[in-house]
Amino acid sequence: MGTNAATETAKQDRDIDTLRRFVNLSDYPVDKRPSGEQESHVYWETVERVRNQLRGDGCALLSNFIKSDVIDLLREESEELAPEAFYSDNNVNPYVTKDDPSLPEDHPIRFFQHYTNGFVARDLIPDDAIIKRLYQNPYFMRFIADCLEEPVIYEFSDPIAGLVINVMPDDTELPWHFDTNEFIVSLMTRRPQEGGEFQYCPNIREPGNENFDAVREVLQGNHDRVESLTLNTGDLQLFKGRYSMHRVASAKGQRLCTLLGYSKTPDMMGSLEHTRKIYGRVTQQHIDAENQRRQDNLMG
Ligand SMILES: O=C(O)CCC(=O)C(=O)O
Ligand SMILES: [Fe+2]
Repeated sequence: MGTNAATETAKQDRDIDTLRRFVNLSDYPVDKRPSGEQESHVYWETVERVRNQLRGDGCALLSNFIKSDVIDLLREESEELAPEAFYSDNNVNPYVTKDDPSLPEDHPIRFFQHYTNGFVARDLIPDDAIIKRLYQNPYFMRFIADCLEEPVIYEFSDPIAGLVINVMPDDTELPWHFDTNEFIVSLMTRRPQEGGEFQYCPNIREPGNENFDAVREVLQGNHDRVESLTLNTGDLQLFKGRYSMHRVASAKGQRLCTLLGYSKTPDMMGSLEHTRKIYGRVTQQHIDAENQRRQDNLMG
């Protein structure tokens, strides 16, 4: 075996080891993707279950994704990193864009809410953290891509936003917003004592159609189209957050949720404005990418 092949094999062993140690493989056989002819297989049955949830309302819950014997470790790891969070202390509209005083006062673009949560950025999370090992794991990524019906997904090239811990101190909430990225993978790493539900409006907007009237109604307190989800520590969630406005309800006790950002292209980078607002800093990579604008005619 040549040196490269040996290195590759060692990496595969490490990647499989990560799955065996941390993932509940009996319920989620992430390591068993069949190659070649086999059609009906436990791997694809699992993927199909997730796909059905996503096709329904853009959200899928994978309960007990993390093995029960490492839940405490997962929680402690996030608790230790939580003090590194940056708190933006910003007023932000659902699109994380500037105010437009030419619009009527009740327009969603003019609806500013206070962000009281913080984020631990990717570059502050050690390489051997469970969440980072999972984030970069090619089998895990392959599984997520299959669930999303995407041929391939990439880690964000964004050195700050790719993998973050959302830190919500006692009695805080994360207000209504759309995500920059089309989909997000979340891993609950510390369920709060009470509250902190994930609330979302399935597909309230779509490419080319902001649907401002419906968004305004939700912002004004009409929850007719709002779904609510409670995650336990170790649960994984897949969510299409660019189309479904969402928020995290106020919680009693600290809530820690790790957000694993992947994209369809290898060049995903947050905008300067968004990154500065949410993380308090930008990198040269963010500045260089600023001119690459999106094609979907949606804000944020
Ligand atoms: O913490 C969560 O469950 C979701 C957070 C979120 O929506 C975000 O940070 O964009
Ligand atoms: Fe979000």
